[in-house]
Amino acid sequence: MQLARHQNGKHPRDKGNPDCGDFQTLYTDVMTRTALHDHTIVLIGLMGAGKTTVGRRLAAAMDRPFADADHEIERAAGRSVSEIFEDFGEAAFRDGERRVIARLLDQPPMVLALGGGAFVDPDTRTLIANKAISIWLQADVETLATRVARRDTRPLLRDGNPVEILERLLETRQPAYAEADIHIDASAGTHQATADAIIAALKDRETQK
Ligand SMILES: Nc1ncnc2c1ncn2[C@@H]1O[C@H](COP(=O)(O)OP(=O)(O)O)[C@@H](O)[C@H]1O
Ligand SMILES: O=C(O)C1=C[C@@H](OP(=O)(O)O)[C@@H](O)[C@H](O)C1
Ligand SMILES: [Mg+2]
Repeated sequence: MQLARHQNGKHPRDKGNPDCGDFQTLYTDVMTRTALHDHTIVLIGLMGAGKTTVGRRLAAAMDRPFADADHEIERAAGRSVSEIFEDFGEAAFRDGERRVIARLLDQPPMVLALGGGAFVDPDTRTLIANKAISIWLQADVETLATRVARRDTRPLLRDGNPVEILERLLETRQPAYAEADIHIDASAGTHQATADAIIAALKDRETQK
């Protein structure tokens, strides 16, 4: 940075300074890294939004660890999400989910993908508001239904028409999801395009502070 400041005798922010663009890029990157450094990035949204698969790519791009709350619950319980629902019921799953997320939020900054229902819990929302940056991945219900049809791992979608179930869930969860710090359109584009859009939104947010 010292070099950029003195290279052509002008201050890097002087108008017309050819170094200014590079300096700005460097400045933005440094700001993004320092301001985001302390915060876990939490991905929320309905089933099929891409929390797990986009989250993994985002973590790689940001060079930080990735965790998926569902996978952590499965590991702790020694059972799949479906088996937990079957053996203990949804209420027990939600209890475990809340505890696992609280533990993950105490770990060094990471990218954390939640299960679709986790952000509805008020305690979880408060913890995330205090400790993390939340990102709502939004997509239309038809797109979500097509995506989730690929795997039969989601117990809430087994008894009925997935589009109708997702519409109902969106209606009840939308007020909670809307509290997220950043909203991203995750309907179209590749996983990587969504990860890139998240990074751009994070940078925007930091530079606007
Ligand atoms: N942006 C995207 N483009 C194409 N397919 C996607 C995209 N995001 C997610 N998918 C696909 O949708 C399915 C569900 O994604 P997943 O990450 O498990 O969603 P979530 O964790 O939000 O339920 C997966 O098959 C995944 O590859
Ligand atoms: O929306 C929900 O309530 C759920 C979403 C699932 O995670 P994904 O959103 O990653 O599919 C999983 O936590 C469980 O099946 C319940
Ligand atoms: Mg997931």
